[in-house]
Amino acid sequence: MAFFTHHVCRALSSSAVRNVVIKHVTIIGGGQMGAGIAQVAASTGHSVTLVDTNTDILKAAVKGIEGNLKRMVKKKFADKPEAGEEFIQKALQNVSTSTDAGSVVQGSDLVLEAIVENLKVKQDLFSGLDKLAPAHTIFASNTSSLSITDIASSTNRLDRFGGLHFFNPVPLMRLVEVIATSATSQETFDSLMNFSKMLGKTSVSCKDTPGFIVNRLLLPYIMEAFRMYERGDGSKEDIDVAMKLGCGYPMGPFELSDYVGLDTMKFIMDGWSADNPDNPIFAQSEMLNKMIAEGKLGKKTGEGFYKYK
Ligand SMILES: CCCCCCCCCCCCC[C@H](O)CC(=O)SCCNC(=O)CCNC(=O)[C@H](O)C(C)(C)COP(=O)(O)OP(=O)(O)OC[C@H]1O[C@@H](n2cnc3c(N)ncnc32)[C@H](O)[C@@H]1OP(=O)(O)O
Ligand SMILES: NC(=O)c1ccc[n+]([C@@H]2O[C@H](COP(=O)([O-])OP(=O)(O)OC[C@H]3O[C@@H](n4cnc5c(N)ncnc54)[C@H](O)[C@@H]3O)[C@@H](O)[C@H]2O)c1
Repeated sequence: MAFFTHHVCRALSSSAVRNVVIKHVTIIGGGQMGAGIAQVAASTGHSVTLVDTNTDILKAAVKGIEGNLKRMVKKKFADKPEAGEEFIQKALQNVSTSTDAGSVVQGSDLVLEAIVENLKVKQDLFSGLDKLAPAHTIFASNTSSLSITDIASSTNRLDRFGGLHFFNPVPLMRLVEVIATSATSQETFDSLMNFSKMLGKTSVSCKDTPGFIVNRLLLPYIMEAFRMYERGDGSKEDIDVAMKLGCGYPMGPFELSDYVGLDTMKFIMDGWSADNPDNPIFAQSEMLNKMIAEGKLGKKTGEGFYKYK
């Protein structure tokens, strides 16, 4: 009897959370990643609400999306400028903005977070939204380095929580890592995979392990590049040229760090260092700390390892 009851309950709960076709997406965080994901989701016919605490960031995000769409359309619709203009207008009509996540999640199939890389801040966000979002709504995080299980633990929808890790710049990078925790339901995982496909991305599935696939491999590479530079083994320019021409990478480690954002790099490093205090790989970089203290966060502030103005 207990076996029967257990199976009926599973059947009921899985039909209550059947595959969700994601049409309306709330994206929280209007920085580089949030704006990029919003651009791609809106261009592929999804209705998107982009949320940030800062209205200037939201204005800049929409302006950036429009500029990027214009660049893309110039190439894609070279012989049909009118169709290109229609494509831009349709995509822009799909995007609205808000500074109040709580008031917009009601109509969302997916709430995707791309805010600062800090566990407590992400947990606070999701714990509040969990009380306001409909039961069917899937929650996902775009975290680079935090555990999806830890973020999801702030909610009561562990089966409807997963990771969707996009790459920067989102409109051009073709990969999405889809992360299922041990509690993520098959229906949620399938919905997230389908959503990534609808965005035109190739998905890989990975377990909720530190750094997933790409960052687990990328982090030691970038860290060693920093140490080489700090030791004076090579100039940053030479290290970048070496990796571009020697390995065919589109950017060297310092160009890529500027592109990702040095603040985000430090958040990632500090988190892993706190979890592994005795591992010298995660030791502080005085150079990185100094640059951040000086407001040199990379491309987004106009200066990092290189100048962009
Ligand atoms: C000791 C302490 C150390 C601390 C270590 C911490 C380590 C942490 C490491 C982890 C970081 C994790 C971050 C994250 O979680 C994961 C990532 O995202 S990693 C980043 C992945 N991205 C890359 O690797 C990017 C590599 N670069 C490229 O692929 C290319 O350079 C580029 C960005 C695609 C740009 O290409 P280019 O040819 O160089 O540049 P162009 O400017 O000519 O652009 C080409 C073409 O694209 C159009 N375009 C550009 N940007 C956009 C856009 N946003 N939207 C739409 N279109 C765009 C542009 O107009 C050009 O079009 P064309 O002119 O050809 O028509
Ligand atoms: N930069 C990258 O290359 C990259 C790539 C993949 C994943 N990520 C991850 O994506 C996330 C965002 O990174 P980013 O580079 O876009 O950062 P960013 O600094 O460009 O943007 C973050 C935005 O979140 C907003 N924000 C912060 N707290 C908020 C809150 N409580 N509610 C609403 N908005 C809030 C900020 O105002 C800011 O605009 C991080 O978790 C990062 O690790 C970054």
